Amino acid sequence: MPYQPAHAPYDALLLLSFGGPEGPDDVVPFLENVTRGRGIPRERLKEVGQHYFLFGGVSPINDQNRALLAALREDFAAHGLDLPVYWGNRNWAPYLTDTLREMARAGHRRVLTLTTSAYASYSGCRQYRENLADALAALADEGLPLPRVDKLRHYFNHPGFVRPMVDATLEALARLPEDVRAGAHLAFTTHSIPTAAADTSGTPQDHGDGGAYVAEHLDVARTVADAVRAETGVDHPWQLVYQSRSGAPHIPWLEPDICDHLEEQHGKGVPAVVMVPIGFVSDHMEVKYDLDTEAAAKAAELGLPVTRAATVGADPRFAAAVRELVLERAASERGERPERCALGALGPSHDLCPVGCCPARAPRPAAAGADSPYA
Ligand SMILES: CC1=C(CCC(=O)O)c2cc3nc(cc4[nH]c(cc5[nH]c(cc1n2)c(C)c5CCC(=O)O)c(CCC(=O)O)c4C)C(CCC(=O)O)=C3C
Ligand SMILES: [Fe+2]
Repeated sequence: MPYQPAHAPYDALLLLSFGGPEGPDDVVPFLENVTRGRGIPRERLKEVGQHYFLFGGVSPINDQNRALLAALREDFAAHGLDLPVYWGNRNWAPYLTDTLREMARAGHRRVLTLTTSAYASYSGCRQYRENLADALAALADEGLPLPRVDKLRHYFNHPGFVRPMVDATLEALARLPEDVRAGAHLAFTTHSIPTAAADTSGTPQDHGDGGAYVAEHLDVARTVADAVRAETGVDHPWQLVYQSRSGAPHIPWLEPDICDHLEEQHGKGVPAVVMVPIGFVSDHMEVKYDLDTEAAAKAAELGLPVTRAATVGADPRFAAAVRELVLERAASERGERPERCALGALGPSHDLCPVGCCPARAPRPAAAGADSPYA
């Protein structure tokens, strides 16, 4: 048999992310890209623009992705995995289409995609698959050979994603004043989405109240809370709450919001809260503004001690998890039956999003799934 590298049949990894502005002049065009055709109220856009201007018009997300790229390349090199890693975004440079064009021109034919979104949802999964289909369509128009593009399974429950969150929660607990620590409540936070999108998230079998989106977050929250109890001997009460809501007020989104939750906990006499942003892969603007600025101000107003746990970011354990997921998927594609690590109760997610997974309101072509129009 001819020599096959451990990553065969894949010949490149693509880090696919959201993108963010890199200076004040980028903010408005970036927000136009994000909200094109999505009916976000103007008032909300002005508000979100202000969040970016408070930080010099720079989103932390791009530096977070540069750090993740470096961590992945270092981990791959240290483990003899000779797989080039590229980076493209949905909403800002480097744009996905430009990156995929560069990859096609470099001769890549089997591309595996890692998105910076760990859970099932339209925004975190199918929308990225639509972006891949759009990019492939653009390359086809240019007469370029199209690489086959796959997407890694959802990694929300992979130990390399969950264990850094356990340590980050322990570290955030340790930052609370000692007299309130044992009574601290854990508020696991994620991005709110419309309840209609939550209810249809995941595979058709997952559809129902909150769908896979809520079920996956609850599973991770429980795993982290259990691990914290095992470590500290303290049974901290916890709840899954939401942040960063947008959209029109009459459309229902997942609740409660973190700020309302802080008020409620304070009203119940809870002495301290640790905010654990399990929904986010890195400390980007949702974390820096909505938690560290807005929710922190609410807590200060209430006189409630709060700390915020770090996100996984470029943790070497996460980079190692990505390597394991790449090797696992490569083995699956070769027809082998690799071990598929997962913590919690849900088990490993599917490799290939089935038809009807996280549907869009207006159906559009999506690559890297069972309903992909591309091979
Ligand atoms: C589930 C989810 C994730 C987590 C999964 C993932 O990570 O992918 C996520 C991530 C992010 N969301 C981000 C930024 C924004 N999201 C918006 C709008 C929206 N997000 C939604 C959902 C999600 N979003 C939804 C249902 C909307 C409304 C409709 C729409 O447009 O789909 C808007 C428009 C204004 C506003 O409404 O806030 C902005 C500016 C950034 C960049 C941050 C930075 O710059 O550091 C990141 C990583
Ligand atoms: Fe999906």
